[in-house]
Amino acid sequence: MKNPHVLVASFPAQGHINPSLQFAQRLATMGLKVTFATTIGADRRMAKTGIPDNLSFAALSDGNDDGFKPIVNIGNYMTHDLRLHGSQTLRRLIQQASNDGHPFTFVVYSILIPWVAKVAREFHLPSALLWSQPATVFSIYYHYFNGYGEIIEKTINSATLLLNLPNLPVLSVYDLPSFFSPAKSNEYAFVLPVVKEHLEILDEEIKHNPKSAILVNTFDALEVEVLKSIDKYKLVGVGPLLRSGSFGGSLFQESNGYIEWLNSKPQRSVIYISFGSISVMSEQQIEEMAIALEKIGSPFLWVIRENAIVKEKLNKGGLTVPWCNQVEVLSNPAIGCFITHCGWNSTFESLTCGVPMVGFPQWTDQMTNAKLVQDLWKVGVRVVVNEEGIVEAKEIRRCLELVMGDGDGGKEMRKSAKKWKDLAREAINEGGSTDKNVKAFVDVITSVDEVEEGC
Ligand SMILES: O=c1ccn([C@@H]2O[C@H](COP(=O)(O)OP(=O)(O)O[C@H]3O[C@H](CO)[C@@H](O)[C@H](O)[C@H]3O)[C@@H](O)[C@H]2O)c(=O)[nH]1
Repeated sequence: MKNPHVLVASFPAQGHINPSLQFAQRLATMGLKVTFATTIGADRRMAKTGIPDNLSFAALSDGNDDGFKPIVNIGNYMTHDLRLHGSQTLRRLIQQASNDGHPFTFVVYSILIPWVAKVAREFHLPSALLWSQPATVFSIYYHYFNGYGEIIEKTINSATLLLNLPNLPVLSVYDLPSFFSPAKSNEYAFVLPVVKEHLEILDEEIKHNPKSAILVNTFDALEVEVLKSIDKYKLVGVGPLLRSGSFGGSLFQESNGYIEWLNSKPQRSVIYISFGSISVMSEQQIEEMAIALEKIGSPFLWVIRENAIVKEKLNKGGLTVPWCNQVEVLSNPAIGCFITHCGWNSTFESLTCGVPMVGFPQWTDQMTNAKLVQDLWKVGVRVVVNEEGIVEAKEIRRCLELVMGDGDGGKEMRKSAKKWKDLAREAINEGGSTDKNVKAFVDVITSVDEVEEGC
């Protein structure tokens, strides 16, 4: 294939757009022609700064094209609106690129939009899934649908059972993705069927293209056993997929002044708090957090969009912003600890920047990520939630003192954080595992095209 043209399609949420757009940029800087597509609403909102010339943008419909509206019924949106309108506009996009003389030759797609691969196959286009959570989470879902469903369900319903899945750490109900628990996630009942569909599509893809790989936003040394644990799939680490400099993708308006503020603080003195782009803290939880911060007395930078209450409660020592450039914040030497909801991007960014964490998981993969942070990678501690589902101020304080303090626990975490930071750099540097995996993937894109052309 002489003129590869890769379409990278992303689900329209920040946690998916960020790694997908970084991957698209990576391919573009390697000389490939790349088109990045998300929904029309997200595309309009998305900041597009510092984009390489050979990266273009396209937009798919989700039936809500006249603005970025809050989704009222997520189940209906996922199973109907986005799937139906997205598939129709994707077909037109693929056809149009062909008519314009720049046909797509390969499709990369994020989690939650398996229909992208289905449409691609209608056009005999090969595809690869970009999994934007750890390989461990992929492996848990895989085993759920491949022989371990019953035991996972039993574990979910027991406070004491421990689960042994091949090549994974021992897990309890507190460490499993929240979607296995039907009582808590009726609204999200579509998730497990979507994951199942992803697996079926991957099986189908392997039949057409035995070399096909699943691209995972991780790096080999971080999840070495897990990446090799599923015989039938080739999982490859292509991360960390980190935003660099001003390179765009933000769906939210970034604030000003916080970097200057950070620059004025001593090394490792500031607590950074963010719960990502979706989770919202309850008023009671905000209150407990505020008390903990006041007692600890360290400066803090808190990303919070419902910040009226916080401002009222905290008038000294801290700065609140509705949105920031998180990677830039985590790279600042003033940051000593990240209180995070453990969304995978935040967790991985913190690990890559060498910042120890207080894990405050809320839902989805965040419980598993918190488990890995605390028990496997030893770069943080996970909060204990009380019976009312609140993390009390004294518990937050205990965790902060442990992570930022000079005791053995804190020292150990900082040492591990430095180790993973170095290994992450090694992976992305020339000749590192991620560098090699991405280059091998680009070779596959080229050779797959030749196979498919012969069809
Ligand atoms: O002020 C901010 C706050 C966040 N971010 C970025 O926003 C992204 C947030 O992603 P993530 O930490 O993964 O959180 P969510 O937005 O909650 O992501 C969803 O998607 C992820 C990927 O599937 C999952 O791991 C999460 O659990 C799920 O909630 C990260 O890249 C952050 O750097 C900013 O740039 N500025």
